[in-house]
Amino acid sequence: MAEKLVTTPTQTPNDEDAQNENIRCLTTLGHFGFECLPYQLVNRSIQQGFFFNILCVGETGIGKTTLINTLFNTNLKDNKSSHFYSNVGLKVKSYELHETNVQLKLTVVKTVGYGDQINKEASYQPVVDYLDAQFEAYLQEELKIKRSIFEYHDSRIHACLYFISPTGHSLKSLDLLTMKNIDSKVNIIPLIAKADTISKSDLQKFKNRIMSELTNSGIRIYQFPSDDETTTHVNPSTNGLLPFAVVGSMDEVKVGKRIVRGRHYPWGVLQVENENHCDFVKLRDMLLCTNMEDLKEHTHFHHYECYRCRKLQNLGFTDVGPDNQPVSFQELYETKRQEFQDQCQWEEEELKQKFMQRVKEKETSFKDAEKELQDKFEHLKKVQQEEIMKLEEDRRQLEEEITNFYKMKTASEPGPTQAPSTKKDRDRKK
Ligand SMILES: Nc1nc2c(ncn2[C@@H]2O[C@H](COP(=O)(O)OP(=O)(O)OP(=O)(O)O)[C@@H](O)[C@H]2O)c(=O)[nH]1
Repeated sequence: MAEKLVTTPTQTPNDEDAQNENIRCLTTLGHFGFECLPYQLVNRSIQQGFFFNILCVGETGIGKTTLINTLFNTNLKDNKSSHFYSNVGLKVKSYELHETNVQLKLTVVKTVGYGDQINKEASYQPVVDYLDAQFEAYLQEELKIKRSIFEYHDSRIHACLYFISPTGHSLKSLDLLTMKNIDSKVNIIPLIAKADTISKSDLQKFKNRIMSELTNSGIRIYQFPSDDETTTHVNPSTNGLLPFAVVGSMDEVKVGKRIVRGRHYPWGVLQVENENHCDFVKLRDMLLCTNMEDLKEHTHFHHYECYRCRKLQNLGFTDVGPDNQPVSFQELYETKRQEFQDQCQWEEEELKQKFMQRVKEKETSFKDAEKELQDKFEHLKKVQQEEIMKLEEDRRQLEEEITNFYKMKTASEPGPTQAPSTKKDRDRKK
């Protein structure tokens, strides 16, 4: 640590008085130079405040809210969820917390109705969609021309507390399915919830079984880092404690002369902050004191980076061309624009052809219909003419018969009475 001593040269009393006013006195043991950089960072961070986003995944009533309250030593009000939701949902709430002069904007995202449906196959999907949506929102902000990354409310999830039921048996298929689907998107910290319901010996066996099931299924959980000075001593032993067996409680219980947070049972008191009773303190230390920044960095540099990379590749962006040479953004843009124009032209051509084809088809079908109608008309006309001719013939025959009839009648009558003339006779007379 650099120290600076203030030395002043020998002067006459009058000069001394005149100059004393201009001397800037530095205190001994004060810091100077670039060794002060960390203090600038600390001061600025304290001014800006911190933020942390936690996702709690676990069955309804498994103790998510109680644990978050216990972790942050505050009562984050939340209503109990129903067991009768037809789908899994997510409840997002943000809180402004203060501890001495440190401000923390905490966002807690909790599953609702998780594990309550008969068909649990798609229960993990809302969680996956939520994680992706937060990455997408951040990516959109990053891609903007006028970005405001500093003011932007970063909602990407930094830690997922996965609550495992204290069955003492093994993981459920839903646990494995969900963790498998989110392990590349979020830092998973597995917890055995309500660990006060399992005996000590059962708990160790349960922990071992869970870890071997996770390894066998290829599920990657968050590994507490052990490569820097601060974390080297704490984290390796902590990784061995996973999954943390936790107990949550906001109740204050009297143990001897002390008031502690705990759960009071007929047989005694379980102290939440007693490391012999559960791993709560280890979890709190790991999550909040030692690794919060690492969780955030891992989210940004690993999970978000994978998402961004996948997304840009899907959009056709690439860093190197087919000849393995770096491709400039301008070149890529021009190529993509050309490709897009070609594609548009091709689609336009195809649409035109389709349109012409359809017009032709319609024309042919109209012509066929017209011909059919014409044929029908001709046929009906012919039938009608035949009908008229037939009727004319019938009329002629009828008139002949009437004439013959009157002739016969006249011939058979004795007097000179004249037979009534037929219509033809009358016409002739006229
Ligand atoms: N034995 C035991 N009970 C607990 C523990 N943590 C919470 N509980 C109890 O479990 C019940 C449900 O706790 P919550 O914290 O509301 O559970 P939750 O998962 O947030 O519930 P929902 O938000 O409704 O899904 C409450 O009665 C708690 O007192 C624990 O560690 N051990």
